[in-house]
Amino acid sequence: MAQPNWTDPALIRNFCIIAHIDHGKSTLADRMLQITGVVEDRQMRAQYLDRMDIERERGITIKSQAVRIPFTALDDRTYTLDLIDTPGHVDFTYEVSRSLAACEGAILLVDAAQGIEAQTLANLYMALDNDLTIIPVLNKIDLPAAQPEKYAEELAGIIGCEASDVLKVSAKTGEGVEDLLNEIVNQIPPPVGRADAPARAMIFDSVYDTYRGVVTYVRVVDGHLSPRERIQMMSTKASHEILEIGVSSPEPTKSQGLGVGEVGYIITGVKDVRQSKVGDTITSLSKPATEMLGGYQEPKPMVFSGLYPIEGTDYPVLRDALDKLQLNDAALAFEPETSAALGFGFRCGFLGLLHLEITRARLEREFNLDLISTAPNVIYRVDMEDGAEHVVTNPSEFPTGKIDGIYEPMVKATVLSPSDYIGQIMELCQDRRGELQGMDYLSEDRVEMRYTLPMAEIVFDFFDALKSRTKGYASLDYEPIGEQKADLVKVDILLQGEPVDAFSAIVHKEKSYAYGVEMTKKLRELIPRQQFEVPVQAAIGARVIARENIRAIRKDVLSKCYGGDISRKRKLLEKQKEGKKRMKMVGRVEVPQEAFISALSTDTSGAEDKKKK
Ligand SMILES: Nc1nc2c(ncn2[C@@H]2O[C@H](COP(=O)(O)OP(=O)(O)OP(=O)(O)O)[C@@H](O)[C@H]2O)c(=O)[nH]1
Repeated sequence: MAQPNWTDPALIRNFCIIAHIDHGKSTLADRMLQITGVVEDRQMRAQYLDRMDIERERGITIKSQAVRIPFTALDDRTYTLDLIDTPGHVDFTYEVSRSLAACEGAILLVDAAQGIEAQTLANLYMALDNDLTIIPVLNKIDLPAAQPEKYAEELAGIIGCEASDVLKVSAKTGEGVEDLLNEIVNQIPPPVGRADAPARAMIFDSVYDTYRGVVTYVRVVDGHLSPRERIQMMSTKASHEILEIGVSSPEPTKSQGLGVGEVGYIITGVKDVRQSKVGDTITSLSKPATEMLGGYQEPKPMVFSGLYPIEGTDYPVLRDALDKLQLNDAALAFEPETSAALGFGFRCGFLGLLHLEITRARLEREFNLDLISTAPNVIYRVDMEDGAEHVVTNPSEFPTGKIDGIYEPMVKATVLSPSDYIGQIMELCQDRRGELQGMDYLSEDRVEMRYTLPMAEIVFDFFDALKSRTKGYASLDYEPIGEQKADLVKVDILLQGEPVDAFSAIVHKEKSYAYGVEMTKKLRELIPRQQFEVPVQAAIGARVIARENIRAIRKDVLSKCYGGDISRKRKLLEKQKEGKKRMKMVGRVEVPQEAFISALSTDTSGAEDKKKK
């Protein structure tokens, strides 16, 4: 068989676009596809690369995708530009870092009306860690509010280049985009690798497709991969046959293989993305490499929440749905759990709140489920005096006995904001047990503040609070930095002396009282009066810290229809029976399902915030 002609690495440029959310990454990618004729004008639809419906609807990129763009540069040579689109939200940082590792260069895209934001910096630092060539670009110069000169200075100051080196484009109108493509060819170095060495390719994305099974996106570093070849995943040693190999341009197009520096996809027939994990190295089974490419990391859930079907009979549907989602989401973890209050459900682990929210929305939409989710919590480690260690992902499973120490996960958070709001931000961070690590002025009126904070204080509503205190101007980025001992307690909520497991929470001692008062108040309002008095209590161990009473009534629905006609009476009784079906019993207390839903409903609007900006 004739050797296929691998693309000459000297003519390849692998790059990605890094930006803060909504600064226009996807729009720029669209414009590049259109200008180079990869996608014909009439096929063009907004955000061509964001394939999932939910992505398009929310206007955010969740999974990274790669696309090959042939481009004839000013030197009349046709280059192969491989663009890797990356997700922008903190929850998916790991995927960004893998995408970066597959490139030699990055376009640092900044909205010319907004300036640098927290994720711009976080992504820039990550790109610099990966030794990427950075091309600074200001976008949206068509906007009347754009201040390209001001922000070019700001960008130049951070990267260490001249303000005149900062390119200016409008992804919307296409202005400056062709120049940018030429700069990519000029500035970004071609990939280097050893063509005759054993094959090594890095997986930077892995997507489940109903028809084709798992499609794995790879960047070949050394050697080459060919159709029908047997390959091995270096982290698990599992081997598969390559059934199809090719490039996305942007529709999948089969090729004779992938050589040094090339980006493309392979299909092996595996059905589950966990067998083809982002960050893993693929090698050839017959001539295996000995060393993995660096940087592989297991996805680790950070935030946990219980998911329960509102209709108990939907439990098997929920189980199947989670199984299906997991095929496409290596970071989603779940195991069955039961709650006295909510029945059968699953304790699920997520990368962050947005991941939780998206998963929940997909379950409800794609599988037609109605769900209750318990308040999200982080992972705690509890050391007992007898030397035992417990990892707690569900507050109601907090160990009893003599505790030596409780440890909670911490994050390093970066907040960028106009300097007018420094006071408000400090106040908020202090209230959330944060410690200021440093502060720098990026320009006269913009400041970067660095804090360490407990992750538990961030996952709830920190972002909302930050936005409202800074009129929407502050941006936030954070990364986990290990754990720290903390003064934490488990607060139980009791109805007539019976603990309601779904409401147990692990909170800081100083905040336990406030949590107890808030929950007991909420429940007193939500739970209808019963035929006997019901005390609602919050307790730490045996010590009650807050109490409310639901007063007794004699509920006699028929008294309303005194002397009324019989059919109306029957109707009322029917209605009451219907209502009973939706009641859960906690001890002797009847609690309507709605009370649980309202009490547990948290405003997890991290994603919404992005849109409001
Ligand atoms: N006026 C103007 N609007 C733009 C330009 N580029 C992007 N936009 C708009 O800015 C918004 C965000 O653009 P996206 O391309 O979705 O941003 P993104 O960075 O890909 O966002 P994520 O995928 O969520 O990370 C959209 O409403 C775009 O229409 C531009 O050059 N000019």
